[in-house]
Order: sequence, then structure tokens, then C-alpha cells
Amino acid sequence: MAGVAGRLARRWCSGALRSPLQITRFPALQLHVCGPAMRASQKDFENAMNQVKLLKKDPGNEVKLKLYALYKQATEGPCNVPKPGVLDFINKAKWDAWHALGSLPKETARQNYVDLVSSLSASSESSGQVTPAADRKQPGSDALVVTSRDGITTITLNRPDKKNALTPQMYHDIMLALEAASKDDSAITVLTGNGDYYCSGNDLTNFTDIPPGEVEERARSGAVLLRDFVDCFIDFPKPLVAVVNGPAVGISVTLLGLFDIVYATDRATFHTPFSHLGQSPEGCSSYTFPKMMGPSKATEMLVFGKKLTAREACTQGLVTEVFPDSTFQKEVWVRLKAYSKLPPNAMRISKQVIRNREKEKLHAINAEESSILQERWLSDECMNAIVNFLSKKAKL
Ligand SMILES: CCCCCCCCCCC/C=C/C(=O)SCCNC(=O)CCNC(=O)[C@H](O)C(C)(C)COP(=O)(O)OP(=O)(O)OC[C@H]1O[C@@H](n2cnc3c(N)ncnc32)[C@H](O)[C@@H]1OP(=O)(O)O
Repeated sequence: MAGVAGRLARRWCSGALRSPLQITRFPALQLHVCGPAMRASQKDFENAMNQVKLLKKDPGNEVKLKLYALYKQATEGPCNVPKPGVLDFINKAKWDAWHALGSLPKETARQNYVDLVSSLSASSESSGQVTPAADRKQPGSDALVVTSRDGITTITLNRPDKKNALTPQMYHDIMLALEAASKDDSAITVLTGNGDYYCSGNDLTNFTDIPPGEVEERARSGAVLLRDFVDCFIDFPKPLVAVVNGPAVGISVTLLGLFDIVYATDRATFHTPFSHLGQSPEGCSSYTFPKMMGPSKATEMLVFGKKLTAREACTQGLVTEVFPDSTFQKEVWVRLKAYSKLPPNAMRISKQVIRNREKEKLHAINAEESSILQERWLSDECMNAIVNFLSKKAKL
């Protein structure tokens, strides 16, 4: 019996008991929770298989054999393969466990498997698969996709036809997704973009269709939104990784100073055309950029809107590492999967040791930047720049 645990564990990890990529599109971010009285769906079964791989405590050989038997019964039906020889201890033990289930229906075996895993998870505090509570309300749109796999929660900007420009709904949804990710079982959290851009920054149409008497109120509420949004990044407790899959503009660049790691494709560029837009720096960049690259390089970016290549951004400390575009996704995800297996509590605590020292300062800077921007949004310079962009006169 000694090798059964190892064999089963290898089998669990080999993909033989396949785990689905759990994709959630807001607003349907819900775990399929299956109580004992309900019938387990195929999705519940697959989720349970996934959870088994993430159990922290070894459940012991007896339980593993039970899981194996229920899995075989649920997927193949009653055991009718030849009995292994008496000296083939491992396979005989597995055969015995499966055979003992007799003619138990597949659906019942599936349900029993889900129930057993659920009881093991409760007592073992499983890690890895995202298990957002079903009652956590997640309003939103298709412009954000949240996936959970291998201990990594990935938040993907999904508005590729608009270069992933950020709408107010997306700001709200990102905040909700970060809040959920901070509490889920994942070890690290990733922000990335779908399509050829990482993100083109604030959606400039956010400034349109404002009735004349409401401009000031909209600027005020915009500043509150900005402040709350950036606060979520300052306070995020787990390692936060930006997977920069293409060019980045505006707030998507400034926020990188609040990430723990920034991986970029060599196709990415980084620019913050704030002056061109009659605006001013946000995302704590007025502090993080001079700190990381020195005041004059920061001024080139934040005041003059200089566009950096990925390699230049790496030299300036804004990007952690640059990868060839052809191997970017593969290399980055291999790396992140390895990191996600490190002890999550240790990573959290280490991040906090690094971040806590500066938190108060960052919050104060965020408040100040937001309030300066509130004024800027009311300026002629800003209005004219936005009208120019929207009338296609200016590409920034
Ligand atoms: C008072 C209200 C307050 C509201 C709430 C505020 C909340 C916080 C605000 C925080 C402050 C943030 C500041 C910033 O982020 S500043 C940076 C803003 N971004 C830009 O200036 C980029 C503008 N876009 C471009 O310059 C180009 O589109 C780009 C270089 C990104 C790509 O050029 P390309 O030629 O490759 O592609 P297109 O221009 O044809 O783009 C395709 C379509 O996407 C639309 N698009 C792209 N970016 C934006 C954007 N930022 N906002 C709105 N729309 C965008 C573009 O118009 C095209 O659309 P159509 O196909 O319909 O023409």
C-alpha cells in the first residue's frame, strides 16, 4: 500500500483527473456550490477533482482509495476489468476499492465523490482554486473576465476593440475583483489585457455627454472613483503581477508602480500623455516614478509624455522583465505557476512588510493627485484635448 498515495497523487497531478479552467464573466462570478441534497453536476465533479489536487493535508491512503474508486465508478461505471494478481499490491488495492462499489449508479458515485471532497476541503483548508462565495455580489459587464487556476486569479481587461480603455463600470468591477481576489484561495493575482493592447487608459468618452450643470459634480465623483480605485491597488494584500501583453497608456502605466512584478512583452510600450490631455499624474506615479527612475526620467514620462519601449521601461525599473513576444505567454505563465506554489501566507506577509512602510504615504499622495485631477478635468486644456481625440484629430 505504501506506493498508493504517491501513485494517486501523481495521477491527480498528471491531468488524468482533469481540472477545468474556471472562467467567470461578470456578473456570473459564482462557484457551483452543491449541497448534499442536490445532484452534483459535471461541473461540480470537475471542480471537486480540482480541489483534491489542492488539499493541504494528505487525506491518507484509505480516503485516496475511496476517491479513486468513486472517480472510476463515476466515469466508467461498475468495475469489470480483470482482478490484478495478489502480488500486484497497489493495483489490487485499487481494484478492490472500485469493485466494492458494486453497481452503484454513476450519478451517485459522482455525488459521493463531490461530498467526500467537500468534507475533506472543509477540514483541510484547501488552497488554489478560487472559491468566491456565491453570495458575493459581482455586478458588471463582459469587459472584465476573471479566471482562477493553479493558485492564480487572473483579471483580464476584455475590450480589445477599444484597446481595453477603462469605463467607469470597469473601474468598479476591477475593485470588486480585487476585493474578491484578496479573500479567495489564490496565492497571487494577475492583471492582463485581451487583444493587442494591455490598456489604453481611461476611456476618453467618460468625459462626454455630461449635461452643462453637472460638470463639476461629475469631476467630483470621478475623483472619488479614481481615489477609491487606486486605494485598492495600494492595499491589495497578495503579490500582484501585471502581465503586460501589449502597449499601455495613461493610468494603466502609472498603476504599474503599485504592482509587485511587471512582466512585459517586447511589443509593449509605455506612455502617459497627461500634458497632451491637459491632465496630471495619478496612480501615485508622482511619487513612485521619481523614486524608481529618478526625477528627470520621471519628468520625461509624466510631464512630456515620452513613450518608452519595454526595454527602456525595464531599465528604468518600471518593468521587471521583458520577454520576446513569441514566447511571452508561455514563459510568463510557467514562471507564475511556479511562484504560485510558494507558501501563500509567507508571500502575503513579505509583501506587507515591504508595502506597509509606505502605505500611509501612498494614500496621502493618491488623495492629493485625485483632487488635483478633479480641477484639471474642468480646465479648457483638458476639454480641448478630449474633443480633439474624439474628433479624431489627435492620436496620443
Ligand atoms: C469627469 C468624468 C470622470 C470619469 C472617471 C475618471 C476615472 C479615473 C480617470 C483616471 C485618469 C486617467 C488618465 C488616463 O488614463 S490618460 C490616458 C488616456 N488614454 C489615451 O489618451 C489614449 C487614447 N487613444 C489613442 O491614442 C489611440 O487610440 C491608441 C494609441 C491607444 C491606439 O491607436 P490605434 O490607431 O492603434 O487604434 P484606434 O485609435 O483606432 O483605437 C481603436 C478604437 O479604440 C478607441 N480607443 C482607444 N483608446 C481609447 C480611449 N482611451 N478612450 C476611448 N476610446 C479609445 C478608439 O477611439 C477606436 O475606436 P473606434 O474604433 O470606435 O474609432
